[in-house]
Amino acid sequence: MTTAETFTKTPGWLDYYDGPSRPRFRLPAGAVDAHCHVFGPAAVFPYAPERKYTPCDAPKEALFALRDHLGFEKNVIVQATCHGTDNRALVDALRAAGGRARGVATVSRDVSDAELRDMHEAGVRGTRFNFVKRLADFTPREVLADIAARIAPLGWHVVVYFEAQDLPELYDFFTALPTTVVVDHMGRPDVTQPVDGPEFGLFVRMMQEHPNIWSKVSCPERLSRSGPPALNGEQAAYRDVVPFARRLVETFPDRVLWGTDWPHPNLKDHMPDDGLLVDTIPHIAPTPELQRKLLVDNPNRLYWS
Ligand SMILES: O=C(O)c1cc(C(=O)O)oc(=O)c1
Repeated sequence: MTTAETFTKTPGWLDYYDGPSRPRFRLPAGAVDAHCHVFGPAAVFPYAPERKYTPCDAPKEALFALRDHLGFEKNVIVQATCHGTDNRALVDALRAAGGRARGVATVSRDVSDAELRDMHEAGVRGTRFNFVKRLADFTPREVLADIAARIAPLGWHVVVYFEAQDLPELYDFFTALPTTVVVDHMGRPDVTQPVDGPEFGLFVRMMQEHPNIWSKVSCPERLSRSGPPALNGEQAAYRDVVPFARRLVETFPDRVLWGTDWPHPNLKDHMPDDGLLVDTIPHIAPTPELQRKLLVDNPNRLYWS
C-alpha cells in the first residue's frame, strides 16, 4: 500500500483526513518523533472501560507510514489514556517496529516484576502520569510515588502531562521524583500570557533548578489560539506558540524533545497536518545544531542508549 492508501483505507480512519502533506523542512538523519500514539484497532486491542473518550482506530501500520512519509527514522510511542493501563497495543507496535520504536507505558502500582521486564524487553523506557482532569481520574500521590520507585531501578523515566494552572500544586511532587521527568507539551502554557510572565516563568524555573526535568516542545496545535495556516513559507504555523517552544529549546538545548502527537486525539476544531507541524521545527530550533540536539541526540540518549 502507498502512504496515502494506508491512511485512507485504514478502517475507521477519519473520513475527512487525506493524509499529511510532505514537509518542506528536511529532517536531519536519525530524527525521532518522540511523542505519538497508537489506538487499537479496537477489535484486537479494546479501549479501556474507564476511558474519557473513544478515538478512531489509529493502528501501528498507519503510524509507521507516517514516520516514513515525514522522514523520521524512529518513534517514541506514548500510551494514551483511552487504553488505560492495558499496554498491549503499545507493546504490539513496539515489537513490530524492529528496534525503530521505544515506548512509554502506563502502569498500576500492582504491576508485576515480570510484566515490567517484558515491557522493558519490548522497548518501554518510561511510565506516564496524567494530571489533565478531562483525561484521567485522580490518583493519590503516594500511589504514583510508589510506581516511580518501582520503575526507577529499570532506568525508566516518568512522563507527566498537566495544565499550567496546576503546576503550583504539582511542583513539589514533580521535583521530588527520583528519575528523569519528561513534561508533555511544555506543561500546556496559556500562550496568551507573556512568555516571560509568571506562569511560564514557573515552568522555566522548575527546569532551571532541576536538571533531571526535560520538556517536549510539542503540541502547538493544541495550545495555539492563532491556528494552523502558515501565511507564507517564512512564518510558522501556530505562530503564537513558537516563542514558548523556542525559549525552552534555546535555554535547555540538551533536555528538549519534539513529537507530532499523531493522531491528535480530542482535537475537534481541525485535523492538524503533520507535514505543517514538521515545518514549525526550524522556527523553534533555528540552527542545525539545535535541530540535531532536539530531533536526534536528545531522544537517542534518553531512549536508545
Ligand atoms: O490533550 C489531549 O487530549 C491528549 C490526550 C492524550 C491521551 O489521551 O493520552 O495524550 C496527549 O498527548 C494529549
